[in-house]
Amino acid sequence: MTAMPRKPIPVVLVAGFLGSGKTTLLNHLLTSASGVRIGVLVNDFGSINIDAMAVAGQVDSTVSLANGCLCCAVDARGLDAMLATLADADLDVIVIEASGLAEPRGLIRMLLASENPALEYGGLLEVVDAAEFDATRQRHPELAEHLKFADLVVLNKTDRIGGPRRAELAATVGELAGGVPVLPVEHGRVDPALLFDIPAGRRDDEARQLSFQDLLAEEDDHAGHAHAAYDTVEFTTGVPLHPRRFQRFLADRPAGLYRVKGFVHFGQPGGGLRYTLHTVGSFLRLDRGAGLPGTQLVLIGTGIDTAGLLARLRACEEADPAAVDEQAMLGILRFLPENLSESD
Ligand SMILES: Nc1nc2c(ncn2[C@@H]2O[C@H](COP(=O)(O)OP(=O)(O)OP(=O)(O)O)[C@@H](O)[C@H]2O)c(=O)[nH]1
Repeated sequence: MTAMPRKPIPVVLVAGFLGSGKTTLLNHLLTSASGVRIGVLVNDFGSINIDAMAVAGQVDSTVSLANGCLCCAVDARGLDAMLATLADADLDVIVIEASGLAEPRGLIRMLLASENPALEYGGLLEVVDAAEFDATRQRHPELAEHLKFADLVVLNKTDRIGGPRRAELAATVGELAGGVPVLPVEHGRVDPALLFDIPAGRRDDEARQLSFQDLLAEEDDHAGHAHAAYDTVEFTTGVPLHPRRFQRFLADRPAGLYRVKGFVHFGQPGGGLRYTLHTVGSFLRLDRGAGLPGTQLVLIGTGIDTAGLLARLRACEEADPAAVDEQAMLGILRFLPENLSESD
């Protein structure tokens, strides 16, 4: 066991029916997330475009890439052991191509139940083939069921359909998925910053807290990429938030809001100074943080009513936290890692 405490590595699942574009998405992440060390777990290397990436070394079923990323090929039986190995590697995120390995539901359960402090579940992405949606749904009526588990739906291959159909499909898929955000993309080009934190510095700096400036700098770094297409809203306040009002805000996030990250402060006695908040689509997690009290959030989405969103966040402010009943924190605390499995 390593004694060195470090931030757990988020594990993001990518699911989707045959040919929907999961591998294309993984390849995109591996090549576009510069500076991020990604570990990917796949069924076999066949589909990962390793030839195009500089290979730094290969051990059994693991290939290390020159950019610090790792690719592992495992079957369902080897998954547990491989995850444990990856947990010890210097990675920023682990992405598992779920189909073929195991049912996403089983995988989610396994990750939530994992006692490995080096890993944390980071949400489920469901990739949907926009061009073949109707055909897939006919062939696999369980598609609707799968969508319900998704935290974010990636509507892929939108280059193959027209604009009006895209809007119509996004609405249908979003509805089937229970209102989670739907991200239309071509060739799996999901902005990595929508899925996990892009580290502002490297790990040599472990003790350092990610500052709000770092979060904003990340936004700038990626502004030249797909990110520029998104609306970014920043919310900062020194006034504590009312836990219940903020919980209501979280429960009713606009459909176009793909990502929220930053710090929240509730001013509750004994409630810690502030919490780190991280959402990907409908997935949400909170961690006890340190640092000065205060709320600083970055919200990223498309077609979001910026002014409305800010007004809703302002309405969560509570100048007199001492007057807030203690029970109010309970709804928030269930998003802490140790309570996450219970809320599933
Ligand atoms: N036109 C178009 N083709 C795409 C897009 N994304 C992926 N493809 C193609 O669709 C095919 C399937 O993509 P994959 O990424 O292999 O899909 P997958 O979900 O990993 O497939 P399986 O591993 O077989 O389940 C490939 O030929 C891709 O090149 C897209 O956005 N537009």
